[in-house]
Amino acid sequence: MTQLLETRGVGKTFGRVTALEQMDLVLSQGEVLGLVGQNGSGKSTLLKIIGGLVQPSSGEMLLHGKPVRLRSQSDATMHGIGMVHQEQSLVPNLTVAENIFLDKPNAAKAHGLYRWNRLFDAAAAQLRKIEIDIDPRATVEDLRFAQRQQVELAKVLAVEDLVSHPPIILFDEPTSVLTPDEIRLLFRQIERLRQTAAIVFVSHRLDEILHISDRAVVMTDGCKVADEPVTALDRESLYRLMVGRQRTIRAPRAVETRPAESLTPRLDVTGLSTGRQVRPATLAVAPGEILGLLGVQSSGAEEFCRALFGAEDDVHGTIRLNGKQISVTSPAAAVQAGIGYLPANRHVEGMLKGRTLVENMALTFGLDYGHRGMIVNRRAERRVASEWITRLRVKTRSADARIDDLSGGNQQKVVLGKWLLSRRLQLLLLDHPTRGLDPGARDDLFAVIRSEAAKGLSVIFIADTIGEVLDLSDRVIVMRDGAMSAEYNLNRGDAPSEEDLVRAMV
Ligand SMILES: Nc1ncnc2c1ncn2[C@@H]1O[C@H](COP(=O)(O)OP(=O)(O)OP(=O)(O)O)[C@@H](O)[C@H]1O
Repeated sequence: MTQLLETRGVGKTFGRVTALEQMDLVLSQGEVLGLVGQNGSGKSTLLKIIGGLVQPSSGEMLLHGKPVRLRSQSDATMHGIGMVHQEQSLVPNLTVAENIFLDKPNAAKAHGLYRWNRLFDAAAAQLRKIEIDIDPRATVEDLRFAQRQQVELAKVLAVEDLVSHPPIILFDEPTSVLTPDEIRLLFRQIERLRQTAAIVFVSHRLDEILHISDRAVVMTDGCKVADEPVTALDRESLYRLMVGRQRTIRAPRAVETRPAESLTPRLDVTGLSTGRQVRPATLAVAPGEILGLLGVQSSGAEEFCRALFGAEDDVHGTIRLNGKQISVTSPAAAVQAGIGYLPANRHVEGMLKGRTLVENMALTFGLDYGHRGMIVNRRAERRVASEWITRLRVKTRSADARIDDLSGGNQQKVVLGKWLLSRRLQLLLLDHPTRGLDPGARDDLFAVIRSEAAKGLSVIFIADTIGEVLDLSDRVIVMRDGAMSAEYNLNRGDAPSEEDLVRAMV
C-alpha cells in the first residue's frame, strides 16, 4: 500500500492543556482508519492538524514522503486533504454551488469572478457523483439540515478532482446527525473512496468503526494507546481499550420500584397538537418514569418535546404538571414550571459561547442556590456546578474554563448539567442526549438519569438508536406521522423486537 501521510511526534498544547502528545500515525492509500477515544482524548485536534485548521506545537507531518506545513484549511484542500466537520461549515446565505467551491480558489472562475453557468454545472456534477438530488442554485439557508449535511459532503469530496494524487478524507463524527438511510449513503461513498483515497473516520459508535474500518486507532488523553486491525477486535475489546473498564450491563429495574399508577401523573397531556407536525396526542408520565420516544425524522417526536417546552408555535391542548394545568407559552414559562429541555442542536440552542462552565451551568437554575431572595450566591453556584462537572466526568482544566475550549462531547455534558443541577426540575426532555458522547460517557449519562429518576425526576427522551431506548426506558412510545403508533411498557414485561419497533416507525 502506498503511504500517503505520516505524522511524526505531533503534539498540540492549548495554554496549559495538552490535547495531543507525540502522535505517530501512518495513513496509506486504500485504507479506512477508524479513530476512537473518550470525549476530549484529542481526536478532533488530530484531525484539525491534518486538515490544516490547527497548527501543531511539535512534531512534523509528511505528505507523500515530503515534510509539509499546512497553514490553513484551503492549503490542506489544495494538497488534496478534505474534512467533514462535527459542525457544519457552510456559509448559509451563499448558494450550494458557491459553498462547494468556496475553498477551491480557482474553480470555475475567470479573472477572479465566477463564471456562473460553469460553476453550477461543476457543482451539479459533484452532487451527481455522490447521488444527491439538490439544486446547486439553491441558497444553503433554505435547505433542511440533512440536505446541508449532504452539501458538506459534496464540498469535501470535490477535493478528489482537485489533485492528481490520491486524496485524504477526514470524517469527524459524520454519522451522529444522520438518519440510517443517510448513513448507508455515506458508507457507500466511503466504499467508493476506499479504491483511491486514504480515509480517517471518527465515530463513537463502535459497530460503525468495526464495520467500515480496516484498522482502529484508540486514543486516550492525547496519546495513541492501540493501533490494531479490526479483525483482531470486537465491540467489547474496543470498549475496554477506550474506556479502560468493562461495560456494566444494566440490571433490569424491578417493576415494584416504579411509582404506583394511582399517583397523580407528573405530566398529563390531553389533545396536544402543533400546527405543523403533531396530531392531537394524549399521554401521561408518572413521577420518576423514563419514557422513550422513537420515530424517524419528521415523526413528530422532536416537535412534541419542543411543544412541551414552549418552543413550538401554534400549540393546542392541555398540559398538566403534578395535576395543575400550566400554560407553556415560552421556554421561560416551561423553565419556571420545572421543565428542562436538552436540544439536539446544542450549539445553536443549548450553549452560551464565550462563557465559563459555571456560567453555563448556573444559567437557568442558578437562583435555586441564591439566598435572601434574588441575590445569587456565586460560591454555592460554583460548588454545585463543580459537583456536576465531577459527577458527569467533564474533562476540563477548571470550572472557570470557557465552554468553547471543551471537546464536543464535554460541551454536551455541561449543557446537560445545566438542567440536572436544578432543585426544581420536575420533567426533563432529552432530544438525542447521547449525540457526541463516547460509549463510556453514554453509560455514565444513563446511570445519572436512572439515579435522578429514582429520586422522582420524570424523563422523556428521544434516542439515537433503538438499543438506547430499550436500554434506558421504562416505557416506549413510537411516533409516526405526528401520531403515536405503538406503546410498550418494558417494566411490565413487554419485550418488543427491533422489527416490531421499526414496523411501528415507518
Ligand atoms: N481551542 C482550545 N482551547 C483549549 N483547549 C482545547 C481547545 N481545543 C481542544 N481543547 C482541549 O483539548 C482536548 C482534546 O479535545 P478534542 O476536541 O481533540 O477531543 P475529542 O477526542 O475530539 O473529543 P470529543 O469526542 O468530545 O469530540 C480537550 O481536553 C479539549 O478541552
